[in-house]
Amino acid sequence: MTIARLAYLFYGTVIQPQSLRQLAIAPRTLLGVYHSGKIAFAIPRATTEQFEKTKTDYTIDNIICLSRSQFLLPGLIDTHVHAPQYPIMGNGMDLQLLPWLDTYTFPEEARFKDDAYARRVYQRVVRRTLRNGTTCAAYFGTLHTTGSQRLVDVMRAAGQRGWVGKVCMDQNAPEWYRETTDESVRGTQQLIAYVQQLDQHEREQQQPSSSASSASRCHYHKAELVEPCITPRFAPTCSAEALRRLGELAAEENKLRERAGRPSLPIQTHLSENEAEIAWVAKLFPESASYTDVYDRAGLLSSRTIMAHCVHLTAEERARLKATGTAVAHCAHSNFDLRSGVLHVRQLLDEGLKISLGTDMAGGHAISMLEAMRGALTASRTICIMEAQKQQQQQLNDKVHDDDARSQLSITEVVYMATMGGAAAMGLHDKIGMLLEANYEFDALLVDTAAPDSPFDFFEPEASAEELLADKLYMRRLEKFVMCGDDRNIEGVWVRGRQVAGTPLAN
Ligand SMILES: Nc1nc2[nH]cnc2c(=O)[nH]1
Ligand SMILES: [Zn+2]
Repeated sequence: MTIARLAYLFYGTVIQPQSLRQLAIAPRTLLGVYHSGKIAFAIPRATTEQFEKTKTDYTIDNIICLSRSQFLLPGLIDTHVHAPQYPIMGNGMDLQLLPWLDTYTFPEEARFKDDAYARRVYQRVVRRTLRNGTTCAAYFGTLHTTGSQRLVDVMRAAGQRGWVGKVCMDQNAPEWYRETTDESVRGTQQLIAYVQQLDQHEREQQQPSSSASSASRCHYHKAELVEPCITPRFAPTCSAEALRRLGELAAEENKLRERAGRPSLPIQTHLSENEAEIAWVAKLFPESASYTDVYDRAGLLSSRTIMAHCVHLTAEERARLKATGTAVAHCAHSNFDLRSGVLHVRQLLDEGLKISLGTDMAGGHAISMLEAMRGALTASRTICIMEAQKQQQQQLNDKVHDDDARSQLSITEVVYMATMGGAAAMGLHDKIGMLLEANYEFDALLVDTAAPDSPFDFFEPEASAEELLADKLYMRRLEKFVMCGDDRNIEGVWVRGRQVAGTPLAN
C-alpha cells in the first residue's frame, strides 16, 4: 500500500471567516495540503497524539508548527487594482477623477506600449502585492494587448491568482491613448485566446495519473490560475457599440464555456464613482435610464462581474446589481483620495449585495489589502459621523442623540470582505476563501504578531486562564494585525499550495 503524500502539514491556529458576521477561530488545527494545492484535511483542536499519528500516516514534505503568536488566514483578495498605475502610486492625489485621469493616469499608462517596461513594472507589482498577502487580484492592464499578456506571464511565473483585463477605450480619451472599436474587441479576443492556449499547454504538460482518483498524486499546475477579463474602462470612454460588442463577446464565449462546464468569463469596470462622471454618462447615453443601465443594456452585468466604487447608486440601480449577481468592489482609500464620496456600505450589505474590497491602486495610495480594510473601516465611521451630524442639524431635539454605530463595519466584516467576500465577488467561492474545508485550494497567509521586525508590539493579556485560552486572544491578535500590521507580519504566503512569498518556513 502506498502512503499518501502531503506537501505541507501545519499545526496551529487557523482563523477563517464563515460569513459576514461570523469568524471561526480554530486552535491547534492540523491542516494537510496535497501537492496539487488542495486542502487534504483540517482538524481543529487536534491532540498531540493525532499530530504524531498524522506524521506516520502520511509522507510529509514540510511540517510547520505555529507558535502562539502565529496563525493562518485565508489569502487576501484585491478585487480592483490597476497594475500599470504602480509607478504613480501616491503621486498626484490633488485632483478629482476626470482631470486625474487626463493629467497623471493616461500618460503613465501610455508608456506600457513598451513591452519591456510593462514586464518590469508588472514584476514589481506582483512581487509587492504577494509580499503584502494579496494571493488573488483582479487587475486592470492598459490598452495594449501584448502588455496585458506580459502581466499574465508575470502572474503565472510568480504563482499569483487573478484576472487580467486589457482595458478598452474607443472614445473620449487622448488620440495617443485610444483605440478603435475593432481594436478593443480584437485585443480582448486575443487576450482570451492567449490565456486559453497557456492553460491548454499546461494541461497537456500535466502527467496523466495512473490512479486519477487519488488527489495526492495530482501535481501543482497553473491552469486557470489567471483568467482573462472583459474590461471596458468605464462608460465615458467606451462607445455604445464597443460596450455592446464586448457584451456579445462575453455571451458567445459563455455559450462555449457552459457546454464545457467551465466558469463564465469575468467582467470588470467602474461604476458611479464621481458626480461629474455620472453627469457625463447621462449626457453621453441619453437613452439609458441610469449609469448602471448603460452596462445592463450591453449585457455586461453577471454573477462574474465586478463594478468598482458604486458610491452614488440609486435604489433601482442597486436592485439591478443584486438581481444580476453583480458584485461591488468597495475602494475606500481611492474614494477619499480622489474625493469621490463615501460609500454607504452598510446600506448595500443590508440590501444583500455582494461586496468585496479593492485597493484601486493608484486612485488609492496603497497597494496593501490591510490598508483597504482600514479604509473601509474609516469610510464606515465617516458615514456614522455624517449621520450624527445630520441628526444634530435637523434639531429633532436639542440634546445630543445617542451614539448610533450601526453603519460602522466590524473587524470581522472587513476580514470577510477581503477574503471570502472577494472570492464570492470573483465567482471563486467554491475554490478559495476557506481553510477549514477539504478540497478548497490552499491560498493562505502565515501571520505572526510577534515577528522580529513587527511594526507593533503585542502585549499578552494578564494570565487568567479564561482569557488566555479564549478565542478573544486570537481575535485581539487579528485586530492588531488588521489595524497596525504590514508585510513584516506576513511570514509566508501560499497560492494553490505553493509558497509564493515570505521566508521558507518548513522544518
Ligand atoms: N479610480 C479610477 N477610476 C477610473 N475610472 C476610469 N478609469 C479609472 C481609473 O483608472 N481609476
Ligand atoms: Zn479603478
